[in-house]
This record gives sequence, C-alpha cells and structure tokens, in this order.
Amino acid sequence: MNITVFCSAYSLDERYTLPAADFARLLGERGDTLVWGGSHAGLMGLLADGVKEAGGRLVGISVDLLAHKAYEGADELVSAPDLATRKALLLERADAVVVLVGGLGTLDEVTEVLELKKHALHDKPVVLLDTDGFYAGMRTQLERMETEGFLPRPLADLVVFATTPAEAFAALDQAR
Ligand SMILES: CC(C)=CCNc1ncnc2c1ncn2[C@@H]1O[C@H](COP(=O)(O)O)[C@@H](O)[C@H]1O
Repeated sequence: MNITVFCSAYSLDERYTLPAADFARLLGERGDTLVWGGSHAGLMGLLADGVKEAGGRLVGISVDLLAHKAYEGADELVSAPDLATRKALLLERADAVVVLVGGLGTLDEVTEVLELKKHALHDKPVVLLDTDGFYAGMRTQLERMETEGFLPRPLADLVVFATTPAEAFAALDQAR
C-alpha cells in the first residue's frame, strides 16, 4: 500500500518523535511504501529513516526549491517544479493519506486533500494521527463545521482520527 504522509519538517520533542518513529517502523514492517515530501529535515527525515530501517519502500516527492533538502537513499525521488504540482503528485501516488503532527505546510496539504475529497474528486482514506492531542483544536473546528451545516457530507467520511500508530493502521485497513 502506498501511504502518503504529511508531517513537520522540524525537529521536535520526544512526545512527537517517539510515536512518529513507531509509525514508521510499523509501516516498514507491513511492507508498505512511504510517499512523502522527500526531505531529510526534522520529523520527515526521522520518518523516512524509520521506514527504510524496517524494510519499507521510500518514494520522495520533493520540489525544486527544496532540492538541497532532498533525502539521499529514497527508492524513488521526484522533484516537482512547484508546490502545487508537488501536492497533486503526493495525492496521486497515494492509496491513503496519514497526517502526523505538523505546521503550516502540513495544514496546507491536509486541507487540500480534504477539500478535494469533499468535492468527490478522490475517495482515498485520510487518517489524522492525533499525537498527544495535537489536533484537538482542529477536531473541534471540523466538528463545528459539521454540526452547523458547513460540510456536504459526514465528517467521518472525510477523515478519521486515530490516537496511536496502531489505531491509524487499523483505520486504514478497515477503509480498504
Ligand atoms: C528549512 C527546512 C526545515 C526545510 C524543509 N524542507 C522541506 N522539504 C520537503 N518538504 C517540505 C519541507 N518543508 C515543508 N515541506 C512540506 O510541508 C510539510 C511540512 O511542513 P510543516 O513543517 O508542517 O510546515 C511536509 O509534509 C512537506 O510535504
């Protein structure tokens, strides 16, 4: 299974890196392929290292302006000419999308994937791995959108929240 993962490009506290490393190990052990932003920076690099170490495949979708941050040792590395093309490729190459903790880049990516799903332009499972309650605020916001009529379909059809890596994979397997 090709799993596109969005996550922070920064080095973070252990309460985020340990579950991310756990997620990477499980992904690799399952024999899945990690599709990601192709960077060696921060959590993105840690994730790629963990997947590789556990025997998974790596497909990096980088972007020309960040070529100097590209991960060495991916099985496949593509460089998109711009960020919009990169986002399209990250989704195109996915059987499913998992979102780990991240900043504005991650938020931009997940929002686009959910907006496209809202319009039925794809129907790929999207799982938000809510490590240490990081996405509690986003969940509250999305639930308010659902309750007050801002969404055309149930929130649960758009995104599933998981609290542990094992739960995230269980959600993906159930959605297949
Ligand atoms: C200086 C530095 C840390 C460089 C980061 N270099 C990067 N290389 C590849 N993809 C990236 C990079 N920064 C952001 N992204 C994209 O945006 C997301 C991370 O942004 P953020 O840290 O959440 O906001 C990732 O999922 C990735 O697809």
